This record gives sequence, C-alpha cells and structure tokens, in this order.
Amino acid sequence: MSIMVRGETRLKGEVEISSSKNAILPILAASLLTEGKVILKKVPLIEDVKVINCLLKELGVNIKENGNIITIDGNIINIHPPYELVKKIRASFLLMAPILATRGEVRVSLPGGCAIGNRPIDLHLKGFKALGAELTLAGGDIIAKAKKLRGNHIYLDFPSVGATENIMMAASLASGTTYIENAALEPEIVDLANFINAMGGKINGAGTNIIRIEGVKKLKGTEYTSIPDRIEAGTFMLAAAATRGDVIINNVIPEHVKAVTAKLMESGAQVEEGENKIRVQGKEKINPVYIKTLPYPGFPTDMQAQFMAYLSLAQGSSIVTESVFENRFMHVPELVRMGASIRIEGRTAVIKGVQELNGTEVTATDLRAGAALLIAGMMARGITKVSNSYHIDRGYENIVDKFARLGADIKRE
Ligand SMILES: CC(=O)N[C@H]1[C@@H](OP(=O)(O)OP(=O)(O)OC[C@H]2O[C@@H](n3ccc(=O)[nH]c3=O)[C@H](O)[C@@H]2O)O[C@H](CO)[C@@H](O)[C@@H]1O
Ligand SMILES: C=C(OP(=O)(O)O)C(=O)O
Repeated sequence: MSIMVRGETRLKGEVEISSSKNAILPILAASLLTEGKVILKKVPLIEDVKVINCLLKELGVNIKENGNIITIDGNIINIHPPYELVKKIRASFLLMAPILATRGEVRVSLPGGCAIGNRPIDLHLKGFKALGAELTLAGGDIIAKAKKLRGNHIYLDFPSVGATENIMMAASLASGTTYIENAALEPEIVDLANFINAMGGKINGAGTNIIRIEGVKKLKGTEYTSIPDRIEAGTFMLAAAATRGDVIINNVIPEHVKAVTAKLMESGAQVEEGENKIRVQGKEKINPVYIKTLPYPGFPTDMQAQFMAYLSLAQGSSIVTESVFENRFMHVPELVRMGASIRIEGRTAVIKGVQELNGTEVTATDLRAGAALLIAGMMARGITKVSNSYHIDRGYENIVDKFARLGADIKRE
C-alpha cells in the first residue's frame, strides 16, 4: 500500500485532531483492571487500536466496537496473549500489568527491537520485581507471577513512558502504597492516571516526577474520553508551516505542543494559540534551528522526523540531536533521495537547507518517518510515492482525507 502526494500545494483550512494513540493504547490495556463495564468514547480508528482490540478479545474479555465507541467488560481467561499479535505493536507489553495484577500470573513475549532502536524493557521488569513479582524467561517469553503485588518505592533510571504506565497499573491493585520516582511526565501518563482514578483508583502526582499510587482492592467500570493526540496535532502544525500554508488545528491542548510551537516560531512560522486550537501560518523563509529530543516537556522524539523534513528547505544549517532513541534516523536516507542534504554523525543530524526537494518513490520505515515523508512530498516538486504506508495508518486516523480536505493533492494507491 502506498500514498501518492503531488507537491507544491499550500494547506489551507481547518482540521480536527483525533484522540491520542499513545493515551488510548495504555487505557485500553488498563480497562482489563476491572471486570466492570468500561465505555471508551472518541477512540481513534487506527491500526494499533485494532491490534490491541484483537489482543483483548484473545484474552477472553467482551469487547464491542461501535464506530469510535468501544465497550469492554468481563474477565481475563487467557493469560498468554498470542505472539503473532504481540509482535505487531510495542504497546502490547502494557498488557503485562493488568493481567498480572488481576490473575496473579502473566506470560508475554519479549517485544524485540524495531525500526527506531533496541527498546529494552528492563525498567518495566525492575518495577514488577519491586512490586513482588517473580520473573522468569522461557522460550522468548517473560513469565511473571505474584499471588498479591505489594507497594514499594521504585526509582526509574530513565523516565520511561511505558515503564511508568505498567508500574502505575500494577500498583493500583497492589496492597499498600507505591512511589514511582523519576517517573515520566508525559500528558499520556496523566490521562492514564485520570482513567484509573475514574475507575476508583488512588493515584496522585501524575505529571510530576514522583507518582504516589495507593493500591485498592477492586476497580469499577467507567466512561472515559482520552486527550487529543499532541503528535498528530504537531504533524499538522509542521505540514502547515512546511507548505507555507494557513491552517487552524482544532481539538488540541496548546500546552501539550509547547516545544513544537517554540521551535516553529524560532524557524519563522507564525503560531497563534487559542482555546483548544492553534493557527499556524508558514512563511517563505525558514530559519535553521537546533533541536534536541528529550522526554516531556522537552521536544518530542515523535516529532523529530517531521521537523527534519521541514528544515530540509531552511536557509542555512540546522542541527537535530536524537537523545531518546538510539536509531531514529531511518527517514534520513529517504529525504536525501528527495534531494535533502543531511549528514548523520552519531546521534546528531546536520541538515543543510537546499533550494528544493523533488518527488520520487520513498519508503516509510516507521510511523513518524512515514509522516515526515508525506510532509516532504507536499513540499517537493512533482509526485512522491510513499510505500509501506501501513506504518502511517498505525497512528494517524483518516490522514489522507484530513490532508485532502486542507487542499493537499493526495491519494492512496
Ligand atoms: C505507545 C507509546 O506510548 N509509545 C511512546 C512511548 O514509547 P515507550 O514507552 O516505549 O518509550 P520509553 O519512554 O519507555 O522509552 C524511552 C527510552 O527509554 C529506553 N528504555 C525504556 C524502557 C526500559 O525498560 N528500558 C529502557 O532503556 C528506550 O529504549 C528508549 O531509548 O514513549 C516514547 C518516548 O516518548 C514515544 O516515542 C512512543 O511513541
Ligand atoms: C514510536 C511510536 O510508537 P510506538 O511506541 O507505539 O512504537 C510513535 O508513536 O511514534
């Protein structure tokens, strides 16, 4: 599957951002913490959600999908989610905590590496161990057992998003109180804590670097709508600036995209924040900027590729350092094939702005690399064909329709 883009169009109009992929995936996993009925609204219809829904069905719970509303209830029957599904998405490892906490045992395949790096899970495991789980490795699977999890102090060597989420879920049904120190601060962590609290959990401090979780005996069903996707919003902000367009992005929390807004303004684009909306107007001249990806509230690694596509037409040299993932420059050779001048030295890329990009056939190696190539295609002369577009559909709802409604010349092939 490919997406074709004819470049040199200016995006204009308004776009509505969907709910966050990185919030809904852990929330779908956390819905397993109760047998009660959980109703999730405005769920984005993206491939990763379809995969996690299949995983939930495999575990034996009831799941009803009605457009963007998903209803889940019932007990976990199977404690071993199938490898064929687990290997498709990183977030499947988030099933570990709810299965362990409710069934006392879980068996999940090690997630393995992916296009953006090795992505170990040692911090998740350190957390489960500290909560009293016994861990063994068998046939590529992690088996964790604990009759009853017990609260503890857990210091994370790095503020891992996934480890913070897994520990928060497990600790919410443990006996006693857990403190996660050096916890991740991402808005998706706050959303997950709000969801667990809506089910009757007792989590305080999410969004700060110490999270306190008082375990409860039981959680109950609830209704919930997760936050808007700050990375989808950032992607449209970049596309607007890159095409020298004028776009109003609706359903965004401006605070969540501050780092992207700051760097876009430094590059010369005009950004106006409203209540739950942002207007971005691109300018002919793009100033070069320095970017270093960092955990939230720093510049998000999930926006690095899209920003690099934009900077390939800057007047001067930009420097982008990727500090979160060890190997997240897979989009660079593809951008270079379109005429960009980018040199990689270790974890840093030097982007020397060029006069123009030229459309050609390129390959999406991962989700955000794919989004970056669509943006590059909209800036380039001629037609760009982005193959392996299933990567893009993992995390963007109706992306082709949304860009087309803003005036992009884009279609699926
Ligand atoms: C589904 C989801 O929410 N995915 C997001 C989540 O991924 P994810 O939860 O996998 O990201 P982490 O914050 O855990 O990973 C960040 C860094 O920590 C390392 N690490 C992580 C865990 C661990 O046990 N040991 C370890 O060394 C990773 O290899 C990586 O270098 O946060 C990332 C960082 O913002 C985003 O890019 C992903 O889009
Ligand atoms: C890296 C990403 O996601 P995941 O952690 O699900 O692979 C992403 O959303 O850019």
